[in-house]
Formats: sequence, structure tokens, C-alpha cells
Amino acid sequence: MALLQLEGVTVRFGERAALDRVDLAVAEHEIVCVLGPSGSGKSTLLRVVAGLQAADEGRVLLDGSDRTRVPAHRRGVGLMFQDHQLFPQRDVAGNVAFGLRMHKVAAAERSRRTGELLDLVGLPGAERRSVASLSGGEQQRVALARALAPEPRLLMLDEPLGQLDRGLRERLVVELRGLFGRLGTTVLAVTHDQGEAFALADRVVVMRDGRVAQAGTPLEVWQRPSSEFVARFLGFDNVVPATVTGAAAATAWGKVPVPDGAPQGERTLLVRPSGVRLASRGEGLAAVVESMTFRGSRVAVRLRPGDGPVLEAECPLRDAPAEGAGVSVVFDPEDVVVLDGP
Ligand SMILES: Nc1ncnc2c1ncn2[C@@H]1O[C@H](COP(=O)(O)OP(=O)(O)OP(=O)(O)O)[C@@H](O)[C@H]1O
Repeated sequence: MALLQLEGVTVRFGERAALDRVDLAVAEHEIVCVLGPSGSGKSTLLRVVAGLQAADEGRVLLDGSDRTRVPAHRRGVGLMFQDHQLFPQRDVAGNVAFGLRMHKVAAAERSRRTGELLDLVGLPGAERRSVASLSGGEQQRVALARALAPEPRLLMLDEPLGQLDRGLRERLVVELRGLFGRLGTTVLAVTHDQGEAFALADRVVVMRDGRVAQAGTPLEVWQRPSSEFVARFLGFDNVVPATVTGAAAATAWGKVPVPDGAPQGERTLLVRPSGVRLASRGEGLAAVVESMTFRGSRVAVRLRPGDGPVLEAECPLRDAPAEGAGVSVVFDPEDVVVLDGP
């Protein structure tokens, strides 16, 4: 049975549905990340599960029992907000133990648990430090320890690493995944950052205008975006209308080979940059190298073809072409995805 289940949940603000008949299940011990553009309903989803926002329609079930009308403080879910909202006048221990105090846990047990949690989040012995003296990343860890202290069955995180710089986020996200794995915490997290979501989650849910556009493992979503919207949201730009006939598609870039068994007819085609191969002049679609972005040992190449829209290609650093050079492009069907629908 799912630990958390949303059935047809709708939340309206005036005419507009911030959530529109959302169905979602989160299994025990699962880490689910909700992604989507600004305004797609991510925070509203968390607030409805936490009981901070009433649902106009539908049900929220925890452990199979309907909690739609149960107030926030009795739902047994933990929530960590974007701006981590630590109490500035309390020290680190005072912040971490806050929820335990609310639950009337005795002082000795509180301090034992606080020490244990600070070890867990990588801040051993920080009990007496003032929160103002902590770096952004340390404050984030304290906020996390505070959210974990009452041992919620379900922990909800709203942009958990939102304020931190990229390097720290990348490190913390790996630590968090390990931590949740060890504790067996079930997590529903919201983030803008795809990299973060894909690194943290067992499953990602992409939202669009209050609805679930796609849900799946990071690999599934990355390999097979369900729509042009999801493909573009993931940062793919090579998306064009196509007519698929047999093993090839007619596009603005000419004929593009498609994988075996691809759906036929009027479709939308995604070509991953890794499937745009630069060949010796004369073999395929003629294009000019417009610009390049260096990403470690690989180069993202922006191409201006003679026909059709700009193409993003990717190649190893050693094969990087010269800017302004004329090249030929051939497409690798392995990296072509025929999206469902036109
Ligand atoms: N209290 C409110 N009153 C009126 N409209 C609201 C309220 N809360 C949210 N909305 C609207 O509902 C929609 C979804 O908002 P929500 O905050 O859930 O989006 P989000 O995906 O979390 O966005 P962001 O990534 O910018 O935080 C938006 O159009 C927003 O303007």
C-alpha cells in the first residue's frame, strides 16, 4: 500500500486550478521529487499534503486512511520550507529539538536525539552554536535535522537546497539521498532544479499547469519524455514536427532515421544532442558551427543548418570543430525519440 496517496485532488484559487485532479502515490521509503516550471502547482501540492491548504475536491490518504480533513499538526508529516526558517534566538540544539519539545519528549532524550541528528547531518558537536554564525549550507543541515527530529513517516521538502551554490548543492544532494536511504525516510520533495531532482529521486513527477505531465524513474523520464513540454522542460531543444513513415521521419532537417517500432504518422521528434553526429563534409545535412559551450570533456555545439531550425549537437572535446566551420550532420536513430502525439 502507498504511504501517501492523492486521489483527484483539486485546489482552486478563484477561477484558476492550482491543482487539477491530481493523482499521485508515494510508496513507503520512496523518494519522489516534483519538478515543474514556476506556478505549475508544486508548492500547493506539498501544502495540501501537509494540511496547510484545503483541497476543493479529492482525497489525501496516509497509510490508506483519509486525512483530507485532519489538521496539519496531526498529520504526522514533516515539512521543511524553502527559506529554512530557523529560530534566530535559539542555538542549534534549540532549533533541532523544537519539534521534540512540542511532542513533550523528556530533556535527556531530547539532547541524546539532537546529538544523534547533528552527527547524521554532518554537524557533530554544533549544539551550542548560534544559528547566525552558521553558513548557508550548515543552516540547511540544521533545518533538515529539525525536520527529521520528530521522525515523520513522510518528510516533505520545499526547494531543500534552493539557496545554496551549485557545488554545495551537488554534494549535499548525494549526502541527502544516502541519509534518507539509511533512515528509511519517505520523501516528497519539490525543486526547480532538474539536476537536483534527478540525483535525489527514485521517481520524478513533472507538473504542468496543476497537472501531472509525466511520472517515472529519472531514467525513464530522461530517456522517454512523454511530450514536447517535458522534453523542452528537461532542456532539449532539438524538437520538431515530423511525419514518420517506416524507419524514417520527414522533418525540417530532411530525413531523420527513427528507432525500430517507432509510432507512425504525424508526430513530434526529439533528437538528443548526442545523436547529432558531425560527419565529414558532403554526407548529410549541411550546417555551420555557430557557437560552442565547453562542458568538461565534452562540447555542446550549436549548429545553423542550411534548412530547418538550429540544432544542438554534442561531441568529445578532441573532435570539437572550429567556430564558423562548415560541417555535415548525420542523425543516430538511437538518440531519436518519437514523442507521443503530434
Ligand atoms: N494563496 C494563493 N492565492 C492565490 N493564488 C495562489 C495562491 N497560492 C498559489 N496560487 C497560484 O497557484 C498557482 C500554483 O502556485 P504554486 O505556488 O503551487 O506553484 P509552484 O509550482 O510551487 O511555483 P514556484 O516554483 O514559483 O514556487 C500559481 O498560479 C499561483 O499564483
